[in-house]
Amino acid sequence: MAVYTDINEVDLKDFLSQYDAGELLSYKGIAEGVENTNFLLHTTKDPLILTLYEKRVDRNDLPFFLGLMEHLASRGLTCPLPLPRKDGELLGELSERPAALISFLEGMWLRKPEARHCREVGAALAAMHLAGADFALKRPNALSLEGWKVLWEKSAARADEVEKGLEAEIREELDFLAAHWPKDLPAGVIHADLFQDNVFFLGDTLSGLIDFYFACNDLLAYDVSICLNAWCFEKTGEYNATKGMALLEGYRSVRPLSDAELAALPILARGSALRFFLTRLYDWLTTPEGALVVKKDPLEYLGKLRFHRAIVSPGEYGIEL
Ligand SMILES: Nc1ncnc2c1ncn2[C@@H]1O[C@H](COP(=O)(O)OP(=O)(O)OP(=O)(O)O)[C@@H](O)[C@H]1O
Ligand SMILES: N[C@@H](CCO)C(=O)O
Repeated sequence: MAVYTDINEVDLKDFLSQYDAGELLSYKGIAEGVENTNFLLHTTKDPLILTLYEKRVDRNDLPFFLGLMEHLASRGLTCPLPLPRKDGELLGELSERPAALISFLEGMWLRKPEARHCREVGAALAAMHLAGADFALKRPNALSLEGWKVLWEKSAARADEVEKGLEAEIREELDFLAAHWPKDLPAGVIHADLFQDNVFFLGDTLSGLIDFYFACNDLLAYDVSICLNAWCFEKTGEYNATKGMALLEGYRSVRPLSDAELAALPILARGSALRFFLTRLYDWLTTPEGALVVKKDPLEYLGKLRFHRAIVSPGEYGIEL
């Protein structure tokens, strides 16, 4: 459960008085999510999400994340809109944490998405890439090649506890990716964590994207590969080419992918599988037993990484070449 920081109604009312947010009626902690603390607030005006940023979020990155949501919303993308304080600032402080109020988005995330949902996700991702094109702030991806190495160094010594031979396999993978990582593909603002729990649907219609707290500047097709990994594998570990085709068709219906981007998909997907494997592995090895947080399985992403390593042609993803 991700309520790391507790609040009380006295401090919350004081915090809310800095906004034009109405009077507090009630609030409750939201159990989902692993990075930050979220509360749902009911006020005499619209419902709001209060986010307290926890220690893994760098305070210096918050203007990028909040500014990006504001920018994307102004370009017509449905995503939470940060509520400015009366002094115009988007960021405040509560319980000694940086804190922001963002608009509440209606919808639910899908536990069992189908191909038609994947198509919508692809289209929404491409729309986000286009809408982010003229966002002025920049944030390099802290979880790319260099960041992976740093994470790996913290886990490598214990990797064989998870699976024998893993230490050597991942070391080779990192070397391969460092030597072959594409450099000249179109880049821009990417979401970088567009998993099922960050996409809301109302019925079968996509109603919005949330959680921009890994957003950064990187290759646009890398973001596509993150979605292929997150949306197009079955729980049993098999890749579902029908979902892959739908996601890619949805994306390409809004923003075409060049031949070079399509050809790079296998290596990008290896990189994105490794990225989530490494963060999950680190959490797996370091989160104390009994912590109130759901530890995600790193091996799920090891399986995906191995799948992409065996891809011979991007056509295997279900792309019409
Ligand atoms: N704008 C919003 N509107 C409605 N619900 C929201 C909104 N933002 C967050 N939530 C709710 O809070 C939950 C956690 O939010 P979020 O994914 O941003 O947290 P997080 O801790 O950064 O999680 P993670 O990085 O693990 O996905 C969401 O699953 C959703 O239920
Ligand atoms: N989406 C991430 C966790 C939060 O960023 C994962 O599934 O590993």
